[in-house]
Amino acid sequence: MLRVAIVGPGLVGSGLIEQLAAHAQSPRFAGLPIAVVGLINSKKMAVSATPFAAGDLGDWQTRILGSSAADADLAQFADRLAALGGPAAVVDCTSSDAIASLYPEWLSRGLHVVTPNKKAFSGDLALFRRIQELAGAPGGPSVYHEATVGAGLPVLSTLGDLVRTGDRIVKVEGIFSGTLSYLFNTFSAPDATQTFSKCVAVAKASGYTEPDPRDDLNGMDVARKVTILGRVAGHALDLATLEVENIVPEVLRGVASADEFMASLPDFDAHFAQLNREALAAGSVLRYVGMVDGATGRGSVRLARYPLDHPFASLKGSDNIIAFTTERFPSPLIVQGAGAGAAVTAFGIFSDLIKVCERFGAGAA
Ligand SMILES: NC(=O)C1=CN([C@@H]2O[C@H](COP(=O)(O)OP(=O)(O)OC[C@H]3O[C@@H](n4cnc5c(N)ncnc54)[C@H](OP(=O)(O)O)[C@@H]3O)[C@@H](O)[C@H]2O)C=CC1
Ligand SMILES: N[C@@H](CC=O)C(=O)O
Repeated sequence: MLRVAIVGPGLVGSGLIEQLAAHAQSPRFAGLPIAVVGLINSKKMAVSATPFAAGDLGDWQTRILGSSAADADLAQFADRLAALGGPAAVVDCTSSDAIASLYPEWLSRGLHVVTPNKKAFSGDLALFRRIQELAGAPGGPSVYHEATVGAGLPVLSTLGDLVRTGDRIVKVEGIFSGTLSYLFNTFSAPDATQTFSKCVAVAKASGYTEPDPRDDLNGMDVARKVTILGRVAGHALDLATLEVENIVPEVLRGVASADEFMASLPDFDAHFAQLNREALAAGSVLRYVGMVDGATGRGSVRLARYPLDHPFASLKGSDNIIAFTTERFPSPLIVQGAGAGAAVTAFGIFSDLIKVCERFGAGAA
Protein backbone atom coordinates (compact mmCIF):
# COMPACT_ATOMS: atom_id res chain seq x y z
CA MET A 1 0.00 0.00 0.00
CA LEU A 2 1.35 3.44 -0.99
CA ARG A 3 0.28 6.09 1.50
CA VAL A 4 -0.23 9.46 -0.17
CA ALA A 5 -0.13 12.90 1.43
CA ILE A 6 -1.22 15.86 -0.69
CA VAL A 7 0.25 19.30 -0.12
CA GLY A 8 -1.97 22.02 -1.66
CA PRO A 9 -5.49 20.82 -2.45
CA GLY A 10 -6.14 23.78 -4.77
CA LEU A 11 -7.39 23.47 -8.34
CA VAL A 12 -5.10 20.60 -9.37
CA GLY A 13 -4.85 18.98 -5.91
CA SER A 14 -8.66 18.89 -5.60
CA GLY A 15 -8.86 17.34 -9.07
CA LEU A 16 -6.45 14.64 -7.90
CA ILE A 17 -8.45 13.99 -4.71
CA GLU A 18 -11.59 13.64 -6.83
CA GLN A 19 -9.93 11.14 -9.18
CA LEU A 20 -8.42 9.09 -6.34
CA ALA A 21 -11.76 9.01 -4.46
CA ALA A 22 -13.71 8.01 -7.59
CA HIS A 23 -11.14 5.32 -8.33
CA ALA A 24 -11.28 3.92 -4.79
CA GLN A 25 -15.07 3.60 -5.06
CA SER A 26 -15.05 1.91 -8.45
CA PRO A 27 -15.37 -1.92 -8.40
CA ARG A 28 -13.48 -1.96 -11.70
CA PHE A 29 -10.34 -0.84 -9.90
CA ALA A 30 -10.73 -2.72 -6.63
CA GLY A 31 -7.38 -3.34 -5.05
CA LEU A 32 -5.53 -0.22 -6.23
CA PRO A 33 -2.82 0.04 -3.58
CA ILE A 34 -2.99 3.83 -3.16
CA ALA A 35 -4.59 5.48 -0.14
CA VAL A 36 -4.76 9.16 0.81
CA VAL A 37 -3.68 9.61 4.44
CA GLY A 38 -2.63 13.26 4.58
CA LEU A 39 -3.79 16.69 3.44
CA ILE A 40 -2.33 20.12 4.11
CA ASN A 41 -3.05 23.59 2.75
CA SER A 42 -1.66 26.91 3.92
CA LYS A 43 -3.89 26.91 7.01
CA LYS A 44 -4.80 23.40 8.16
CA MET A 45 -3.51 19.84 8.03
CA ALA A 46 -4.49 16.27 8.88
CA VAL A 47 -2.54 13.00 8.81
CA SER A 48 -4.32 9.74 9.59
CA ALA A 49 -2.99 6.27 10.40
CA THR A 50 -5.91 4.82 8.42
CA PRO A 51 -6.80 5.99 4.89
CA PHE A 52 -9.38 8.77 4.59
CA ALA A 53 -12.74 7.37 3.48
CA ALA A 54 -13.88 8.28 -0.05
CA GLY A 55 -16.89 10.10 1.43
CA ASP A 56 -14.62 12.28 3.58
CA LEU A 57 -12.38 13.03 0.58
CA GLY A 58 -15.51 14.13 -1.31
CA ASP A 59 -16.01 16.88 1.28
CA TRP A 60 -12.43 17.33 2.46
CA GLN A 61 -12.87 21.07 3.08
CA THR A 62 -15.15 20.43 6.07
CA ARG A 63 -14.58 16.78 6.97
CA ILE A 64 -10.77 16.70 6.83
CA LEU A 65 -9.44 20.27 6.86
CA GLY A 66 -12.37 21.86 8.72
CA SER A 67 -12.01 24.15 11.73
CA SER A 68 -11.12 21.29 14.10
CA ALA A 69 -8.11 20.19 12.01
CA ALA A 70 -4.61 21.00 13.29
CA ASP A 71 -2.88 24.17 12.15
CA ALA A 72 -0.66 23.65 9.10
CA ASP A 73 2.94 22.78 9.92
CA LEU A 74 4.93 21.21 7.10
CA ALA A 75 7.66 19.79 9.34
CA GLN A 76 5.14 18.00 11.55
CA PHE A 77 3.22 16.89 8.47
CA ALA A 78 6.30 15.10 7.09
CA ASP A 79 7.18 13.70 10.55
CA ARG A 80 3.74 12.20 10.97
CA LEU A 81 3.71 10.73 7.47
CA ALA A 82 7.16 9.17 7.89
CA ALA A 83 6.15 7.80 11.31
CA LEU A 84 3.31 5.78 9.74
CA GLY A 85 5.95 3.49 8.19
CA GLY A 86 5.80 1.68 4.84
CA PRO A 87 5.98 3.26 1.38
CA ALA A 88 4.63 6.82 1.32
CA ALA A 89 4.57 9.64 -1.23
CA VAL A 90 4.22 13.37 -0.81
CA VAL A 91 2.36 14.99 -3.70
CA ASP A 92 3.24 18.69 -3.89
CA CYS A 93 0.39 20.48 -5.70
CA THR A 94 1.54 23.98 -4.81
CA SER A 95 3.63 26.31 -6.95
CA SER A 96 5.83 27.13 -3.97
CA ASP A 97 9.64 27.46 -4.13
CA ALA A 98 9.86 26.99 -0.38
CA ILE A 99 8.03 23.67 -0.56
CA ALA A 100 10.13 22.53 -3.54
CA SER A 101 13.24 23.13 -1.43
CA LEU A 102 11.97 20.52 1.06
CA TYR A 103 12.14 17.61 -1.44
CA PRO A 104 15.73 16.58 -0.51
CA GLU A 105 14.69 16.32 3.14
CA TRP A 106 11.61 14.27 2.26
CA LEU A 107 13.61 12.00 -0.03
CA SER A 108 16.29 11.53 2.63
CA ARG A 109 13.56 10.22 4.92
CA GLY A 110 12.50 7.68 2.29
CA LEU A 111 9.38 9.55 1.13
CA HIS A 112 8.65 9.46 -2.62
CA VAL A 113 7.87 12.80 -4.27
CA VAL A 114 5.34 13.28 -7.08
CA THR A 115 4.52 16.78 -8.27
CA PRO A 116 3.24 19.13 -10.99
CA ASN A 117 5.25 21.96 -9.35
CA LYS A 118 7.97 23.11 -11.77
CA LYS A 119 10.11 25.01 -9.27
CA ALA A 120 12.51 22.26 -8.11
CA PHE A 121 13.27 21.13 -11.66
CA SER A 122 13.71 24.50 -13.31
CA GLY A 123 15.23 26.61 -10.52
CA ASP A 124 18.53 26.28 -8.68
CA LEU A 125 20.63 23.67 -10.53
CA ALA A 126 22.20 22.45 -7.26
CA LEU A 127 18.72 21.64 -5.89
CA PHE A 128 17.82 19.81 -9.12
CA ARG A 129 21.03 17.75 -8.97
CA ARG A 130 20.60 16.92 -5.29
CA ILE A 131 17.08 15.67 -5.99
CA GLN A 132 18.26 13.50 -8.92
CA GLU A 133 21.05 12.08 -6.77
CA LEU A 134 18.72 11.17 -3.90
CA ALA A 135 16.08 9.76 -6.24
CA GLY A 136 18.63 7.76 -8.22
CA ALA A 137 19.82 5.64 -5.31
CA PRO A 138 19.11 1.93 -5.87
CA GLY A 139 15.99 0.86 -3.96
CA GLY A 140 15.58 4.41 -2.68
CA PRO A 141 12.66 6.78 -3.04
CA SER A 142 11.66 8.12 -6.44
CA VAL A 143 10.69 11.48 -7.90
CA TYR A 144 8.15 11.75 -10.71
CA HIS A 145 7.11 15.08 -12.24
CA GLU A 146 5.51 14.24 -15.59
CA ALA A 147 2.84 16.93 -15.09
CA THR A 148 5.43 19.73 -14.95
CA VAL A 149 5.53 19.77 -18.77
CA GLY A 150 2.38 19.26 -20.86
CA ALA A 151 0.22 18.46 -17.78
CA GLY A 152 -0.99 14.87 -18.40
CA LEU A 153 0.69 14.44 -21.79
CA PRO A 154 3.53 11.86 -21.96
CA VAL A 155 6.23 14.46 -22.65
CA LEU A 156 8.94 13.86 -20.03
CA SER A 157 8.50 10.08 -20.09
CA THR A 158 8.92 10.13 -23.90
CA LEU A 159 12.00 12.35 -23.72
CA GLY A 160 13.46 10.25 -20.89
CA ASP A 161 12.93 7.05 -22.89
CA LEU A 162 14.56 8.57 -25.98
CA VAL A 163 17.59 9.64 -23.94
CA ARG A 164 17.89 6.40 -21.96
CA THR A 165 17.75 4.26 -25.10
CA GLY A 166 20.61 6.21 -26.71
CA ASP A 167 18.81 8.38 -29.25
CA ARG A 168 20.43 11.74 -30.08
CA ILE A 169 18.15 14.69 -29.43
CA VAL A 170 18.41 17.26 -32.22
CA LYS A 171 15.66 19.61 -31.08
CA VAL A 172 12.58 19.72 -28.86
CA GLU A 173 10.20 22.42 -29.99
CA GLY A 174 6.61 23.20 -29.26
CA ILE A 175 3.75 25.06 -27.72
CA PHE A 176 4.12 24.18 -24.06
CA SER A 177 1.59 26.46 -22.43
CA GLY A 178 -2.11 25.63 -22.31
CA THR A 179 -2.83 29.25 -21.51
CA LEU A 180 -0.80 30.74 -24.36
CA SER A 181 -1.99 28.05 -26.72
CA TYR A 182 -5.62 28.86 -25.91
CA LEU A 183 -4.94 32.61 -26.13
CA PHE A 184 -3.31 32.63 -29.52
CA ASN A 185 -5.43 29.81 -31.02
CA THR A 186 -8.50 31.85 -30.11
CA PHE A 187 -7.23 35.38 -30.61
CA SER A 188 -4.89 34.95 -33.59
CA ALA A 189 -6.94 33.25 -36.30
CA PRO A 190 -8.22 34.70 -39.59
CA ASP A 191 -11.85 34.50 -38.35
CA ALA A 192 -11.21 35.47 -34.69
CA THR A 193 -13.48 37.95 -32.91
CA GLN A 194 -12.41 37.85 -29.24
CA THR A 195 -10.29 40.57 -27.67
CA PHE A 196 -6.97 39.57 -26.11
CA SER A 197 -8.05 40.47 -22.56
CA LYS A 198 -11.25 38.44 -22.90
CA CYS A 199 -9.21 35.41 -24.00
CA VAL A 200 -6.96 35.79 -20.92
CA ALA A 201 -10.05 35.98 -18.68
CA VAL A 202 -11.48 32.79 -20.21
CA ALA A 203 -8.12 30.98 -19.85
CA LYS A 204 -8.03 31.97 -16.17
CA ALA A 205 -11.63 30.91 -15.55
CA SER A 206 -10.95 27.57 -17.29
CA GLY A 207 -8.09 26.74 -14.89
CA TYR A 208 -5.35 26.93 -17.52
CA THR A 209 -3.37 29.84 -16.07
CA GLU A 210 -1.01 29.94 -13.13
CA PRO A 211 -2.60 31.54 -10.05
CA ASP A 212 -1.28 34.88 -11.46
CA PRO A 213 -1.70 34.83 -15.30
CA ARG A 214 1.32 37.12 -15.62
CA ASP A 215 3.43 34.03 -14.84
CA ASP A 216 2.15 32.64 -18.14
CA LEU A 217 2.23 35.86 -20.18
CA ASN A 218 5.73 36.81 -19.04
CA GLY A 219 6.99 33.57 -20.59
CA MET A 220 8.33 32.22 -17.28
CA ASP A 221 6.01 29.20 -17.21
CA VAL A 222 7.19 28.20 -20.69
CA ALA A 223 10.79 29.04 -19.78
CA ARG A 224 10.55 26.69 -16.79
CA LYS A 225 9.23 23.92 -19.04
CA VAL A 226 12.03 24.51 -21.57
CA THR A 227 14.56 24.36 -18.71
CA ILE A 228 13.09 21.08 -17.46
CA LEU A 229 13.15 19.57 -20.97
CA GLY A 230 16.76 20.69 -21.44
CA ARG A 231 17.81 19.19 -18.11
CA VAL A 232 16.01 15.89 -18.78
CA ALA A 233 17.84 15.84 -22.14
CA GLY A 234 21.11 16.09 -20.20
CA HIS A 235 21.97 19.80 -20.42
CA ALA A 236 22.61 22.13 -17.49
CA LEU A 237 20.06 24.73 -18.57
CA ASP A 238 19.79 27.80 -16.37
CA LEU A 239 16.50 29.66 -16.27
CA ALA A 240 18.33 32.92 -15.62
CA THR A 241 20.23 32.81 -18.91
CA LEU A 242 17.34 31.73 -21.18
CA GLU A 243 16.13 34.18 -23.82
CA VAL A 244 12.50 34.79 -22.87
CA GLU A 245 10.04 37.14 -24.60
CA ASN A 246 7.79 38.75 -21.99
CA ILE A 247 4.46 39.85 -23.50
CA VAL A 248 3.06 41.46 -20.34
CA PRO A 249 2.70 45.18 -21.12
CA GLU A 250 5.55 46.94 -19.32
CA VAL A 251 3.38 49.14 -17.12
CA LEU A 252 1.43 46.13 -15.84
CA ARG A 253 4.48 44.09 -14.79
CA GLY A 254 4.70 45.76 -11.38
CA VAL A 255 1.02 46.04 -10.44
CA ALA A 256 0.38 44.50 -7.05
CA SER A 257 -2.25 41.84 -7.67
CA ALA A 258 -3.48 39.48 -10.37
CA ASP A 259 -6.94 41.09 -10.07
CA GLU A 260 -5.53 44.55 -10.71
CA PHE A 261 -3.62 43.20 -13.70
CA MET A 262 -6.75 41.59 -15.14
CA ALA A 263 -8.74 44.81 -14.68
CA SER A 264 -6.15 46.87 -16.60
CA LEU A 265 -5.44 44.42 -19.41
CA PRO A 266 -8.30 45.64 -21.71
CA ASP A 267 -6.36 48.94 -22.06
CA PHE A 268 -3.85 46.95 -24.12
CA ASP A 269 -6.25 45.13 -26.44
CA ALA A 270 -5.44 47.56 -29.28
CA HIS A 271 -1.71 46.76 -28.98
CA PHE A 272 -2.29 43.00 -29.30
CA ALA A 273 -4.86 43.52 -32.09
CA GLN A 274 -2.22 45.42 -34.04
CA LEU A 275 0.37 42.61 -33.63
CA ASN A 276 -2.25 40.16 -34.82
CA ARG A 277 -3.24 42.26 -37.87
CA GLU A 278 0.41 42.45 -38.92
CA ALA A 279 0.82 38.65 -38.65
CA LEU A 280 -2.40 37.98 -40.58
CA ALA A 281 -1.42 40.47 -43.29
CA ALA A 282 1.75 38.39 -43.77
CA GLY A 283 -0.34 35.20 -44.18
CA SER A 284 0.58 33.89 -40.71
CA VAL A 285 -0.67 33.60 -37.15
CA LEU A 286 0.96 34.33 -33.79
CA ARG A 287 2.06 31.40 -31.64
CA TYR A 288 4.10 31.37 -28.40
CA VAL A 289 6.81 28.72 -28.74
CA GLY A 290 9.66 27.19 -26.77
CA MET A 291 12.67 25.33 -28.10
CA VAL A 292 15.66 23.39 -26.80
CA ASP A 293 18.59 22.80 -29.14
CA GLY A 294 19.79 19.27 -28.40
CA ALA A 295 23.33 19.92 -29.61
CA THR A 296 24.14 23.14 -27.80
CA GLY A 297 21.70 22.85 -24.89
CA ARG A 298 20.49 26.39 -25.57
CA GLY A 299 16.85 27.25 -25.23
CA SER A 300 14.55 30.03 -26.37
CA VAL A 301 11.03 31.18 -25.60
CA ARG A 302 9.31 33.64 -27.94
CA LEU A 303 6.25 34.90 -29.74
CA ALA A 304 6.62 33.86 -33.38
CA ARG A 305 4.65 33.88 -36.62
CA TYR A 306 3.72 30.65 -38.37
CA PRO A 307 2.20 30.21 -41.85
CA LEU A 308 -1.38 28.96 -41.85
CA ASP A 309 -0.37 25.49 -43.12
CA HIS A 310 2.12 24.88 -40.26
CA PRO A 311 1.04 22.25 -37.63
CA PHE A 312 1.37 24.90 -34.88
CA ALA A 313 -1.12 27.15 -36.73
CA SER A 314 -3.92 24.58 -36.69
CA LEU A 315 -3.77 23.84 -32.95
CA LYS A 316 -7.11 24.06 -31.10
CA GLY A 317 -8.21 25.05 -27.60
CA SER A 318 -5.59 24.68 -24.89
CA ASP A 319 -3.74 21.91 -26.73
CA ASN A 320 0.01 21.62 -26.41
CA ILE A 321 2.13 20.25 -29.23
CA ILE A 322 5.64 18.97 -28.65
CA ALA A 323 7.85 17.88 -31.55
CA PHE A 324 10.92 15.75 -30.75
CA THR A 325 13.40 15.77 -33.64
CA THR A 326 16.04 13.10 -33.03
CA GLU A 327 18.45 10.88 -34.92
CA ARG A 328 15.78 8.14 -34.97
CA PHE A 329 12.94 10.57 -35.64
CA PRO A 330 14.20 13.05 -38.28
CA SER A 331 10.54 13.55 -39.09
CA PRO A 332 9.57 14.52 -35.56
CA LEU A 333 7.81 12.37 -33.00
CA ILE A 334 4.84 14.51 -32.00
CA VAL A 335 2.89 14.54 -28.75
CA GLN A 336 -0.28 16.64 -28.86
CA GLY A 337 -3.34 17.17 -26.67
CA ALA A 338 -4.83 19.19 -23.83
CA GLY A 339 -1.91 20.70 -21.93
CA ALA A 340 -3.60 22.40 -18.98
CA GLY A 341 -6.59 22.10 -16.67
CA ALA A 342 -7.32 20.29 -13.42
CA ALA A 343 -8.49 16.94 -14.83
CA VAL A 344 -5.61 16.32 -17.26
CA THR A 345 -2.98 17.53 -14.78
CA ALA A 346 -4.43 15.33 -12.02
CA PHE A 347 -4.32 12.42 -14.47
CA GLY A 348 -0.58 13.05 -15.00
CA ILE A 349 0.02 12.99 -11.23
CA PHE A 350 -2.18 9.92 -10.70
CA SER A 351 -0.32 7.96 -13.38
CA ASP A 352 2.99 8.92 -11.70
CA LEU A 353 1.65 7.54 -8.41
CA ILE A 354 0.86 4.28 -10.18
CA LYS A 355 4.46 4.23 -11.49
CA VAL A 356 5.73 4.60 -7.91
CA CYS A 357 3.57 1.62 -6.89
CA GLU A 358 4.80 -0.48 -9.80
CA ARG A 359 8.43 0.42 -9.26
CA PHE A 360 8.40 -0.43 -5.59
CA GLY A 361 5.93 -3.27 -5.74
CA ALA A 362 3.57 -1.62 -3.24
CA GLY A 363 1.09 -4.48 -2.97
CA ALA A 364 -2.32 -4.57 -1.34
CA ALA A 365 -2.59 -3.34 2.26
N1 LIG B 1 -3.43 24.40 -13.80
C1 LIG B 1 -2.83 23.60 -14.67
O1 LIG B 1 -3.31 23.29 -15.74
C2 LIG B 1 -1.49 23.05 -14.32
C3 LIG B 1 -0.86 23.35 -13.13
N2 LIG B 1 0.37 22.86 -12.86
C4 LIG B 1 0.98 23.18 -11.58
O2 LIG B 1 0.19 22.63 -10.53
C5 LIG B 1 0.45 23.36 -9.33
C6 LIG B 1 -0.86 23.72 -8.66
O3 LIG B 1 -1.57 24.62 -9.46
P1 LIG B 1 -3.05 25.08 -9.02
O4 LIG B 1 -3.79 23.92 -8.46
O5 LIG B 1 -3.60 25.80 -10.16
O6 LIG B 1 -2.73 26.09 -7.83
P2 LIG B 1 -3.76 26.67 -6.74
O7 LIG B 1 -3.32 28.06 -6.45
O8 LIG B 1 -5.17 26.41 -7.11
O9 LIG B 1 -3.49 25.76 -5.44
C7 LIG B 1 -2.32 25.87 -4.68
C8 LIG B 1 -2.53 25.13 -3.38
O10 LIG B 1 -1.30 25.20 -2.66
C9 LIG B 1 -1.58 25.52 -1.30
N3 LIG B 1 -0.42 26.14 -0.69
C10 LIG B 1 0.24 27.26 -1.09
N4 LIG B 1 1.27 27.51 -0.25
C11 LIG B 1 1.24 26.51 0.68
C12 LIG B 1 2.04 26.21 1.82
N5 LIG B 1 3.07 26.95 2.17
N6 LIG B 1 1.73 25.10 2.55
C13 LIG B 1 0.69 24.31 2.21
N7 LIG B 1 -0.11 24.55 1.15
C14 LIG B 1 0.17 25.64 0.40
C15 LIG B 1 -2.78 26.44 -1.39
O11 LIG B 1 -3.42 26.46 -0.12
P3 LIG B 1 -4.49 27.61 0.28
O12 LIG B 1 -5.70 27.29 -0.55
O13 LIG B 1 -4.69 27.42 1.74
O14 LIG B 1 -3.82 28.91 -0.07
C16 LIG B 1 -3.59 25.71 -2.47
O15 LIG B 1 -4.30 24.64 -1.86
C17 LIG B 1 1.31 24.57 -9.75
O16 LIG B 1 2.66 24.28 -9.47
C18 LIG B 1 1.10 24.64 -11.26
O17 LIG B 1 2.18 25.21 -11.95
C19 LIG B 1 1.02 22.01 -13.71
C20 LIG B 1 0.46 21.65 -14.89
C21 LIG B 1 -0.83 22.17 -15.31
N1 LIG C 1 -0.31 27.67 -16.64
C1 LIG C 1 0.18 26.47 -17.25
C2 LIG C 1 -0.37 25.29 -16.52
C3 LIG C 1 0.39 24.07 -16.76
O1 LIG C 1 1.59 23.97 -16.61
C4 LIG C 1 -0.23 26.42 -18.71
O2 LIG C 1 -1.00 27.29 -19.11
O3 LIG C 1 0.24 25.53 -19.42
